[in-house]
Amino acid sequence: MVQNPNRLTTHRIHIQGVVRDLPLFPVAPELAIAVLNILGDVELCEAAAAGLTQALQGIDYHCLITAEAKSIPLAYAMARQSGKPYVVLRKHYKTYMGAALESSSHSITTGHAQKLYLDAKDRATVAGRRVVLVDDVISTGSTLTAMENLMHEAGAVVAARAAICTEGDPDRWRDVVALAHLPLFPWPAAEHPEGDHGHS
Ligand SMILES: O=P(O)(O)OC[C@H]1O[C@H](OP(=O)(O)OP(=O)(O)O)[C@H](O)[C@@H]1O
Repeated sequence: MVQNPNRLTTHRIHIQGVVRDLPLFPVAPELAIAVLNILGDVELCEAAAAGLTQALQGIDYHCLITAEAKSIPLAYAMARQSGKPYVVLRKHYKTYMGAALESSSHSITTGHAQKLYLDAKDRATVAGRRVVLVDDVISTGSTLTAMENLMHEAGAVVAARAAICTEGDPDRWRDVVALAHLPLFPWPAAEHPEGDHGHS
């Protein structure tokens, strides 16, 4: 890897008074993203959940829907603060999920297709209900679309879409309730870690 000493290595975000410097991570030959990983960050999860719960106050919804894995603590914190139930769409099928519904996504941080499953007990939670889709980051929108497809199939109505951060072209995400926006970062292929132009 060729290091460029002048290249930015982090991107600062402010979420409800909480400041974090996100590491830049290459995800494609000429592209890096600022990686938000809220796992283990109680202060940021609680702050983001408070901001999003407040922003959703005028919306009529029964429950929150998120996709495994990084956004689970966000959905939990929002559920605790709002008093609404939350549902986690899983990425691997387990037999205890029963007659699950299935969809596919291909997120910016994952170099391959991923499944999303809505398990049988959660199908009953969302059927005929208004739901809010929640994610930590919405970037390409692939995960959001997979969540939407599952909700359609389950007979739920998507009342709103919410994320801590949108990413990429802000015009695409005008209807998303978000607390911050992340730019994409040009990143010459020569500066990628050796032999790693993808990720898992
Ligand atoms: O808009 P998209 O391009 O779909 O990207 C956004 C999704 O990608 C990330 O999850 P990831 O797929 O890395 O899964 P993880 O949370 O299980 O690590 C992030 O947490 C979002 O769920």
